[in-house]
Amino acid sequence: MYKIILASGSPRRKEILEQAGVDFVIKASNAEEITDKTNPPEMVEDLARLKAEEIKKKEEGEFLIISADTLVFLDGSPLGKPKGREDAYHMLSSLSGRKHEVYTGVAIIIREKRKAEKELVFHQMSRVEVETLSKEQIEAYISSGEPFDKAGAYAIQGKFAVHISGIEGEYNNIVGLPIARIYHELLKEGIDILKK
Ligand SMILES: Cc1cn([C@H]2C[C@H](O)[C@@H](COP(=O)(O)OP(=O)(O)OP(=O)(O)O)O2)c(=O)[nH]c1=O
Repeated sequence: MYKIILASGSPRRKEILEQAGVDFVIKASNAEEITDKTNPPEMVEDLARLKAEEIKKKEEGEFLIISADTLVFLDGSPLGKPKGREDAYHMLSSLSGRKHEVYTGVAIIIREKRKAEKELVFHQMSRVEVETLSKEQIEAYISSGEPFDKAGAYAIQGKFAVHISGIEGEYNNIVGLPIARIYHELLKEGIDILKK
């Protein structure tokens, strides 16, 4: 089996892949996260593709690169990582008492000897319902520091879990890596990433 590379600096993505039992190395991509796409699926797929391709350029030999990009969407507008307290407050108060969508785009590039290079790009959507939050609850959550490296200014796997009224779709897709979807998309290509 060739080298599996997670093209991400996200501790959450690392944790999800580790917990699934996949052997991999990390090569964080610092690709410019800029896209001219406007609809959610194309935005996250384009951004994930940028990250994978930036790592591919530096790779030799055989490999399987996995990258991802997660955005929270409310009323069709993307919420990325908050720029500061003010931005985090605005995001969290707009998510309060409502349902929103979380899209994660995934790009997988496979290079094997004597085979054409293969690129799989897809997206996964989950819905999240947030309870109504008071001003104090939002302020307290922001003071925890948790919002600042998270799309949508929250971590469903962290302190924000207590404010989630319900979810639809894959949980890990919200955290940042739809591992079930990734595993099965690769099985369709005859690749079992759990095989040592
Ligand atoms: C919605 C949500 C996002 N997140 C995190 C996952 C990602 O780390 C981050 C989304 O930002 P991304 O830009 O997708 O990823 P990143 O910059 O953190 O890492 P990289 O680009 O190197 O892969 O938000 C959570 O941890 N929990 C959540 O509930």
